[in-house]
Order: sequence, then structure tokens, then C-alpha cells
Amino acid sequence: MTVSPCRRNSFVEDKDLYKFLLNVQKNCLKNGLRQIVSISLKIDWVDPLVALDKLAQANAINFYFENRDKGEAIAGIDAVTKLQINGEERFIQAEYFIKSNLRNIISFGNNNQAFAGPHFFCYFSFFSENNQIDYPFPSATVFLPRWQISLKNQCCTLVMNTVINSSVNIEILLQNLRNKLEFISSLEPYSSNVDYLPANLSRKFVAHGERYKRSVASALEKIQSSELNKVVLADILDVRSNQHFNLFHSLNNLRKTHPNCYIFATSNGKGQNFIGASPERLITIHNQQLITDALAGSAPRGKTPAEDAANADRLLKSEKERHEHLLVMDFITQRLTQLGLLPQVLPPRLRQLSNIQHLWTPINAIVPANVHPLKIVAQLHPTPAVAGAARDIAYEEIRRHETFERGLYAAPLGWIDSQGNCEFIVGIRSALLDGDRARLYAGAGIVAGSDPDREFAEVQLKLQALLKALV
Ligand SMILES: C=C(O[C@H]1C=CC=C(C(=O)O)[C@@H]1O)C(=O)O
Repeated sequence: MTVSPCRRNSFVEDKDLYKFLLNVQKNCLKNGLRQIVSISLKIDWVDPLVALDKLAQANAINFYFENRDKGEAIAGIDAVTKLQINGEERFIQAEYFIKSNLRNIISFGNNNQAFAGPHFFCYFSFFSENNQIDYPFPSATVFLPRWQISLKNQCCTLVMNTVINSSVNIEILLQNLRNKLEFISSLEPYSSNVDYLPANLSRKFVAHGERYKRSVASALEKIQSSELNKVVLADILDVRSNQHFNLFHSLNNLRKTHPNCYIFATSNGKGQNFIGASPERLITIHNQQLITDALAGSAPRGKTPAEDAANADRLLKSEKERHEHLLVMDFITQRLTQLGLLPQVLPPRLRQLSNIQHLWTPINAIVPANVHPLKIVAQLHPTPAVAGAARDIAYEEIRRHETFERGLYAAPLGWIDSQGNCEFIVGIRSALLDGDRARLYAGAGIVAGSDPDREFAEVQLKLQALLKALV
């Protein structure tokens, strides 16, 4: 087990918290209010994934986010307050929900600690309305977790968000916190061989290939004859296992096999989970410094260093891949400029993942204090890395060729704190888990010069890497 350089607070002895909560309650009584309190405590090292595994209830919503390269992981368990909506106004309503809740939250604890204080977890679907009536997630969910366990640079933080009103028993509330702390400190590191038998998978649909390639060919005709420059067409892989998919086992596999991707999972509290390993950051804001990624244009990794270098070289020089990439970069810079930001484009580079490599251009900007992160998310989503250009024509093509609901696939997912810091990624290379069934999603950008066979192979490469991690 990793030894933590950080020691937890001896809060149990701390009378300040008790006094603080009593004061909050007094104020609630006097003013007829209800207040959310966010208590942050440094705790001994724990794996947030294990905490999620052991603390999550099947009937509550949860969220998990990890980036191994950055040494960060965060689990949000159960909700103190949540918003679930559909429709065009979802980003504005989500922003309003967060702002109005923040006005009613008082924080306790050291807010300089990483991931201290209230964090709102947010996830959206690709389209503002899902066509599939029984799709298991609404088009926007925002929640403040009851429990949040995070890790950054080997330091762990527990946040308890709780409602205080006139009838809450403060002693019971504190006892609940002590119990939780004790339970968390008893957790062992993740062991991948616990209670887990290898699964047998059967595929429900085997031959999407010809249909996908026909869609690419048809999209290419449209690209030749219209304003469409690019469309991202996705495919699915439906599998069934002889046992229920194990969320934690899959997440543990994903973080091992994709250490430089964002590993994510959300549960809807009704038995379905959406999980994945995405290389694509939509935005990170830290102290008003924004970073976003233009990520598009791909090649497989080579089997030998020489083959790998040759693939990388071809990718960097390919006019077709650079055109595909440039469409994303131009879109992002234009959209940020429209918001009044001054984007700085960094030199292009390669983003090399375990199975695939991409053209990657990071873009920086300073975010004025009055621009909420969700305004930027709304402005950027969906970029041509997951939709296309021009967007409206790409939407038509996606709806025409994809016979499934995209749902949360290729959509923004992340967190926002009370200072306007945030991290949102794009939920590509993802899967919807539902008991013993899983639907896997991946796509590829189609531009002039795309070859249907190669685009299909790229999608399969992405799907197979994900499938391997699920079992
Ligand atoms: C839409 C996906 O990937 C996008 C992101 C990076 C590179 C892409 C490409 O080269 O086609 C795609 O635009 C996906 O993996 O589902």
C-alpha cells in the first residue's frame, strides 16, 4: 500500500466543527432556513475507486473520474441535491442550479487542500434531447455529492456535504461522519482478483461492418456535394456476458490499460452505468487558466518502435489527417473568441495512447471571472472532433446513419468547484453497462479522402480496446 505523506486531521477531537454546526443550525432556526454545509477533511491515503466500490449504493447516483498521469482521482457518492433535465436550455439551467446552490452552501475545513469544498458533478448527453424514450440518463444531470473522496499527489480529502435545518440532530450527524471515516480508513487497496471470475461474452450483433462502411461512403458523397467538410460517425458493439459486468473491475482495468486517459463512470441509481476511457479534454480551468484540446486525426500504434515511428510520421504528414485536425482547431478558437476569450494555440504534437495515436493541439486562454465554465462547455460542445463541420449538416448525417441513441457518448462530463475551477472531458470510447449487457461506442471522423475500410478499422480498434477492459 502506498504510504501517504499527508496525515489526516484529528477532527474527532475537534470541537470547532461541533460549534460551527450548532451555529449554522441556530441561524437556520432563527431565519427559518435550510443550509448546506460542506465539510472538508484531510484523510489517510485511500484509493477513491475502492471507496466508491464499498460506499456506493445501487439506488443512488455516483460519479468517478481519474487521470493516473496527473495523479488525480475523485469519487462523488450519492446526492445531497441534484438537477436532472432535458432540452435546449440544459446548460443555462445547470449553471443557474449550481450558482443558486452555492449561495446556500457554507464550507468548513481547509479549502486550500486539493478537491476541498463543494464540487458539482455534471454530465450531459450528446444531443439536447434523447430520441430513445427509455434511454437511462436524462440529457443533463448535475449533483452535489453527499460524500466525495479524492486523491491528488498522494493526498486524500473527504468532503461531506449535508443539509442542516432546525430538525437535524448534530450529534448523530457527527457520529455518521466519524463512522464513515473509520470505515474509509479500514479499506484495503484494490485487489483485482477478489470474487471475480472471467466472463464469457457473446456478441449480439456481429456484422455492423458493411453498414458502417456504406454510411461512410454515403457521407463522403455528401462531403463532395455540400457544405459538409467533416462528419463523425460512430458505431456500437452490443455484448452480453454470462455474469453481470463488474463496474469496479472494469474501471480498474481501464485505468491500468489507459493510464494517460481520463477514466470515468456515472451511475444513474437505477442499475445502469456509463463508463469509459477518453483521451479528450473539453476544458480544464484552474485559477482562470483554461486549457482545451483539439484532438483529431488518428493512426494505430505500431507493433515495433520502427513501425510506430513510421505510423507517427505518416500521421503528422498526412494532409487528410491534418485537414481533419484543423477543422477542430479552427472551430475551438473561433468559439472561444466569440465568448470574448483570446485563445493561444500551442504547437501541435502527438497524443500517443496504448492502442492509437492522435494529432493534438492544446489551446490556452484566460477566462474572465464573469464567464461561467458551463458557458464555455455550451459554446464548445460538440466540437467537430465528435460531430462535424458544418455542425447542422453533420447532425443530419449522424441522425441518418446512426440507428442508435448516442446518449452520453461523445458528450461533456466533469466537475465544477465553487471557485469556477473545472475539468470536463468528452465521453468518447465509452460503454453503457446494464446488468449482463453492455453497449460500447466509438467513432471516427470522416473527411474528403477517408477510406471506409480504414475508418471502420479505426472504430474497431477503439471498440476492441474497450471491450478487453470490460471483462
Ligand atoms: C469520436 C471519437 O474520436 C474522435 C477523437 C479523436 C480522434 C478522432 C479521429 O481521428 O477520428 C475522432 O474525431 C471516438 O473515439 O469515439
